[in-house]
Amino acid sequence: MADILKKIVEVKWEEIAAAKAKRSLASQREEAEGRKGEQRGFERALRAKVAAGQAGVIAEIKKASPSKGVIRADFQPAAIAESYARHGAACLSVLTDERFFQGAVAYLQAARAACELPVIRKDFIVDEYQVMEAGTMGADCILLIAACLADSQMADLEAAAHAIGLDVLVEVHDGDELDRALALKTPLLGINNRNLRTFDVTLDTTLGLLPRVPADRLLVTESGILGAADVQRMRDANVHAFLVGEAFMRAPDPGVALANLFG
Ligand SMILES: O=P(O)(O)OC[C@@H](O)[C@@H](O)c1c[nH]c2ccccc12
Repeated sequence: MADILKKIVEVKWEEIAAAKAKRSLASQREEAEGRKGEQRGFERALRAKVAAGQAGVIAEIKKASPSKGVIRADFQPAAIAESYARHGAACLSVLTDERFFQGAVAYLQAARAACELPVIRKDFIVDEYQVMEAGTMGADCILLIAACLADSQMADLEAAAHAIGLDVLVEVHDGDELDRALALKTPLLGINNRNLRTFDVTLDTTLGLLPRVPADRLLVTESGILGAADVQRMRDANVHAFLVGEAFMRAPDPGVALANLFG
């Protein structure tokens, strides 16, 4: 199947090989271990908002995507992060994939330095090396996408992340992936409303899987949240954590757009 996810993962393995040639896994790990304890508490920040009766918003910083092309031409990660923080975001999500999303590690670092919010490294993680990179670059959480990982890989990557103090958000988009994700320890569960193979987006993905999500998980609905009706539909279904990118990125001031959507 010549789908985009498969292509991205192929490129990731090339990138990992090139990065390992420049710096060893052992060296990355040593630095990441030294940073353990410096994390800002991604899960904690999200839970605090939800416990206060508010929406827990993970506000994304994304310049482009394979499905939409360039989303935001005037792209200043530090200014965007500062605005998100001022307007009530719980956490940030920053794309670090260069090839398909025009992201960068430097964007994550600039965004995190510009505010006090915890940050998830949004990338396609398939190897421990990338987990250690996330630690050394200063991320607070990583994303694991069930669609590109086998069970044992997911468990190993989760353990590697937890060992260096990182939280883990595991992402699913169907029942099979949900079952596999529920075998992990992390309470952070993302349901992606976008099918990464076809790019189709429907909020029914979250609503359909919802009855199968145990109460001890913190569910995050991801992608395709565009208007107040979408937010209301989710909150009525008792879903209070959101990962939103495009709707904010297309607005003149992304933080103001966040306040308008969730205020
Ligand atoms: O821009 P949107 O539709 O609001 O979606 C944000 C986020 O959910 C999306 O960027 C995303 C979800 N999972 C991913 C995995 C990789 C890259 C990107 C993503």
